Amino acid sequence: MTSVSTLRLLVNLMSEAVDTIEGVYATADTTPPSLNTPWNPKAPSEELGQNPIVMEAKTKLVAAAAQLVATARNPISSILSISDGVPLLACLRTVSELNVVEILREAGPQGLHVNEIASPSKVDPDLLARMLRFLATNHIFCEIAPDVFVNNRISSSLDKGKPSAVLFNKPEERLAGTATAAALVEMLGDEVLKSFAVLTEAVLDPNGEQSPMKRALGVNSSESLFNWMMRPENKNRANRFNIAIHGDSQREQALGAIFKGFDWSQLPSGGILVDVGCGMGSNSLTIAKKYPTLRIVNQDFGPVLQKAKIHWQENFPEHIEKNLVEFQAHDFFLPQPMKGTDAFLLRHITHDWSDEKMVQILQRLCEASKLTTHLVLIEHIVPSVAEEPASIKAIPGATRSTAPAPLLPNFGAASSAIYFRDMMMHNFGGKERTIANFVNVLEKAGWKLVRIHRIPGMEQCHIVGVPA
Ligand SMILES: C[S@@+](CC[C@H](N)C(=O)[O-])C[C@H]1O[C@@H](n2cnc3c(N)ncnc32)[C@H](O)[C@@H]1O
Repeated sequence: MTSVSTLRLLVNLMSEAVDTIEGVYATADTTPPSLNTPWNPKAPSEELGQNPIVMEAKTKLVAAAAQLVATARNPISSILSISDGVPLLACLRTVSELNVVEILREAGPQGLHVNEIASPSKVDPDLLARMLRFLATNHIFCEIAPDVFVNNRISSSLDKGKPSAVLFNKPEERLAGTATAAALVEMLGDEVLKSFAVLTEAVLDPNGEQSPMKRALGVNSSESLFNWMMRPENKNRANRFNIAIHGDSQREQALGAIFKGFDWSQLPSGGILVDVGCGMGSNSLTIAKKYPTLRIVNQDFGPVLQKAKIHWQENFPEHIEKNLVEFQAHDFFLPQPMKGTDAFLLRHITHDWSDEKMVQILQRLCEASKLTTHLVLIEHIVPSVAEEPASIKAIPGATRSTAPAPLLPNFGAASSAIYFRDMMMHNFGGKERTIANFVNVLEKAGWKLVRIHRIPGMEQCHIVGVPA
């Protein structure tokens, strides 16, 4: 196959995907969202973006467009363009900390000159304009006249939803209560970016500290990053981390993702669900609201539980009043105090840890289980590009669709986020796992992986185990 015919095949795939998207929108008598207008997740055109047919077509479109660029571009340009990601992320964190998105929201569609955007923070307007221009060139913000910027669909997704004056007056509370990606972007542009800068040094020094994040932030090898984050001097980092994680789970909750996998109704009425490493406890809260006879035990470190309690008091006080929820300080490496519970939920816990540590965590749960206990892990699964062996394919829910040629079987750039996450978790000392990894680690900890639920439109899965 010549590269010209590959280009044509890719364009054809894109054309088919656009036909599909336009067809769905035409049937609903609306048009796909514009890049140039602020993001409104509740607008019908955005809601239609969650339609499975549209999502599948968008995946093909993104995969084909990225492969088209990689095929057409000079290889040196392709290699060098990768480094754009580093300053882009640093610029994005900076503009988020300077509350630029909120200032521009208040300015409206006529936009604002950079001198006025820089005025509340008194930063150098010339440098800010250069950063915004770099972002605008990458479709984040628009420059509608020289040095005059407005929000677009992508930049406005970072809106913290508060008046800019409030954000500047109480900088320490800027991120509190925000559900957009701002906390996540600020964390990515800080701890995560710094960690990637020393990834190579960590790999090339097998006898030294293996976690790039511990190296970058000067964390002692013997201390876990979670414990380090709980030190008083890291209070702001810890707050930001919790808000970022919470925002991530709120976006999932908006899609009802927790109910699209494991069937929580199979837990007995009055049964006990333990949310291990619960964070704000938002996952168990969502489940308890739908199944209010369930007794919930939220486990985490004490300071995190204080925030979880507030979250429950604000969002589901009835369950607290009925004594149906408990907040239990517990280190999940120690013997599990909740014996014979009906289900253990661990969302985004095991990916923080190495295989060895994950075995220890799951062993503690297995020791405390009864025969009917369900283990539900909510994690991303790293797709293997090669065909899975028959033993893996035999697990209900294990198989997934692969992309049509000439696309990469795993949909290439459209699935890149999961491989980014895997690298990010490596920085942290953890990993995202393939199905074979999950089977292996569960087995070592005394569990059998019995089912995988793939959540439509989401990268993450519910991985269900029972005592082996
Ligand atoms: C990535 S967050 C996930 C939070 C929550 N499950 C969610 O989905 O939003 C990981 C959580 O594990 C908790 N954690 C870390 N180490 C722990 C330990 N040894 N024992 C109990 N909780 C721990 C952290 O405090 C944090 O809340």
